[in-house]
Amino acid sequence: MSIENRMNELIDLINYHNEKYYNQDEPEISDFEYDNLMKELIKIEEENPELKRIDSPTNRVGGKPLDKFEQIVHKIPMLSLSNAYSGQDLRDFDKRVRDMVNGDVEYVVEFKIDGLSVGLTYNDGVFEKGATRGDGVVGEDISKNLMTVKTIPLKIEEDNEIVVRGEVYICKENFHKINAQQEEAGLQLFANPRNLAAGSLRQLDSKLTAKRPLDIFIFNLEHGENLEFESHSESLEFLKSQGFKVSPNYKVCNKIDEVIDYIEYWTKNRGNLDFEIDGMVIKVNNLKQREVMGYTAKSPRWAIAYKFPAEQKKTKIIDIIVEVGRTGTITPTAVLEPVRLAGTSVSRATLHNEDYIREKDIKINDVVLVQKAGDIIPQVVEVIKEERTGDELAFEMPKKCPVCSEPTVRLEGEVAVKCINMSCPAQIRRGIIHFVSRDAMNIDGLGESIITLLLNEKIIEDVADLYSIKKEDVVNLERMGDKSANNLVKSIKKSKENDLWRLINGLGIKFVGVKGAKILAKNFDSLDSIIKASFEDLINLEEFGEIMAKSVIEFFKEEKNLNVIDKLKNAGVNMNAEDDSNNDIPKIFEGMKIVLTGTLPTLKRNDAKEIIESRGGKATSSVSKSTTFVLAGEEAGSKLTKANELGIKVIDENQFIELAKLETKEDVKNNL
Ligand SMILES: NC(=O)c1ccc[n+]([C@@H]2O[C@H](COP(=O)([O-])OP(=O)(O)OC[C@H]3O[C@@H](n4cnc5c(N)ncnc54)[C@H](O)[C@@H]3O)[C@@H](O)[C@H]2O)c1
Ligand SMILES: [Zn+2]
Repeated sequence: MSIENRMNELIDLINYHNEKYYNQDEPEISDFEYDNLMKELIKIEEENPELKRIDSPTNRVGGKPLDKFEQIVHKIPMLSLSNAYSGQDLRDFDKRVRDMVNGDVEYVVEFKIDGLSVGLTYNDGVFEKGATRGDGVVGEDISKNLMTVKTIPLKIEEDNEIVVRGEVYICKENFHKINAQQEEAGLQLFANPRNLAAGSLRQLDSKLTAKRPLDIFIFNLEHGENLEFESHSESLEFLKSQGFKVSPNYKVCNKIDEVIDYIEYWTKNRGNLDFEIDGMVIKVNNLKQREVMGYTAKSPRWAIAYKFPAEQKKTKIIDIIVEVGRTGTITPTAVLEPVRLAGTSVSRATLHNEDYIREKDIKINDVVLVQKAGDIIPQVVEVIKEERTGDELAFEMPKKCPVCSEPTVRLEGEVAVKCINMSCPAQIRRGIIHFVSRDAMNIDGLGESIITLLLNEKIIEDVADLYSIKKEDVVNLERMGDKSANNLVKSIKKSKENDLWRLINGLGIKFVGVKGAKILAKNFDSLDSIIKASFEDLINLEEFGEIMAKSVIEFFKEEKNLNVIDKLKNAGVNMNAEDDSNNDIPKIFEGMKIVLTGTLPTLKRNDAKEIIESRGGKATSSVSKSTTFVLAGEEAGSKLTKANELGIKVIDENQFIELAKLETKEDVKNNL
């Protein structure tokens, strides 16, 4: 594969996992694997700067804000942090800093809290609004939910406008308590405290959020009208005096050695904290020096996050079992002698695939080193060969599917061993679970156990059969009853009217998550047109990569999939895209032609374009008499001259962001 293709493939993969992680709070791979994809991409881009794509995820922060929430354009962009993994990385950082500012540098070292980043705005001494980071420029308005967090002050003394940033988290004890409750109720467990905090805060119903014992640590004053501070530590003390719960144990250090010592101390002692930290953040203390250093597209140059190495323990592999996933992939998992790691008892580790097992030479009964690094499932780091006794058993991937007994295959160029039997019950079951899930058809009352019952009783054989379920079919099932049966039938019926993207996501096309589904629904008028689309049609869609396009084509080639779609159509399930005129963002730029030119200081071109288009405006590239206004950045050049000639208003990014926050078209006109 050429370097460029590999780069594009990595971008597709990273975008896919970003969507899962940031928007659905359901990561599919571990942070370790994710970070490796990212590192590979960064390396390719550094070595081949001419190939680097402007929309590369290495330029981006977080995920797109979800449109189920109101969107907020941040007053100050909410950025991410660059990473350090070793003392050497920190010394390199120190050197970069010293090269940029002349003179002494003081650092503040803080906990890196493992939670969800939020920005809080206060005006006239009152909490006004709060938002998630989103893509760094636009976040989700979660004010109501934040108000349920008891440690967020609703009133402060300071009556100038201030914006603070902090991390909403859940303490270890409550995390375990809630997971225990989930387990008892047969619900899915939360992978880590970050996931739980994020999932709780992004509920549409704040009553649900209120039930979760969330907490917050504030770690930065982002903006303070008429407030002047010399240093970050001074501003943290100010925040404390205003009643904010400022992240504790921060330390001002004069030398990088002191920074490293302090980090070492917490590497050893973090287990004693009652909340989870995944590293330490090192920041330049002097605010003037920060200004000199500035920002990259993704993060400030004056700060770095040191990530703790994963905690590792020795244990024994008792067995290796396999499971069949929704796409037929057979995944091996190690069953471990339980061991405590990073605060939880661990009894499974993912083994990924056949090659992984072979490369690491993993056998049943081996003693292995396992680790967990903010990960979902722990991993096997290595086999401790010295402890082999001769009782070890080699593991072979099954030649037959453990569920349907059809022969398994490993396709050329793929690492996965698969069951490709389209009627394999394991695949069908997972497929149905996905189809009804919250981000797909969102059918209430169809838990995993009920789906299993429906399949076992042969009431359904595929997702389309759901639509012929009658109350009589289900009322007598275990744990059903009159009321649940009624509700279930109602909720199935209701789902027929869902937006097209829900159906597309529900079909479970590989690599096409919610985001991909939305792109398809936005660009085609119906499922039929998507089925007819060519590879070229698909690859030309913005943010739709090669892997996704290929996967869509493959999916609709399959006769069986087309049959299910026909059945769904006959059942009356909506197959048409709606015109997207009815979303919640006010159409304040409706009918306006806005020209984008030059490089903006913080917004990327696509972001600016999206802000314009989501508000009903048209982003164009050439200035004419009909242009409403020009948004100009640095080196705007000839378009600027033309605008001036024609007497067309030119605004900068700050003014544009202010405009974007307005509520009506009239307000925009009045402010131009
Ligand atoms: N598993 C997956 O599929 C997947 C997908 C995407 C991202 N990720 C993981 O997420 C991470 C990237 O996420 P990110 O962009 O949020 O970066 P990050 O978590 O590495 O660091 C930035 C965040 O740290 C937080 N923070 C906590 N304490 C802080 C303090 N004292 N000062 C400043 N900031 C503080 C901030 O909120 C900020 O948003 C990566 O490590 C990656 O592994 C995983
Ligand atoms: Zn099978």
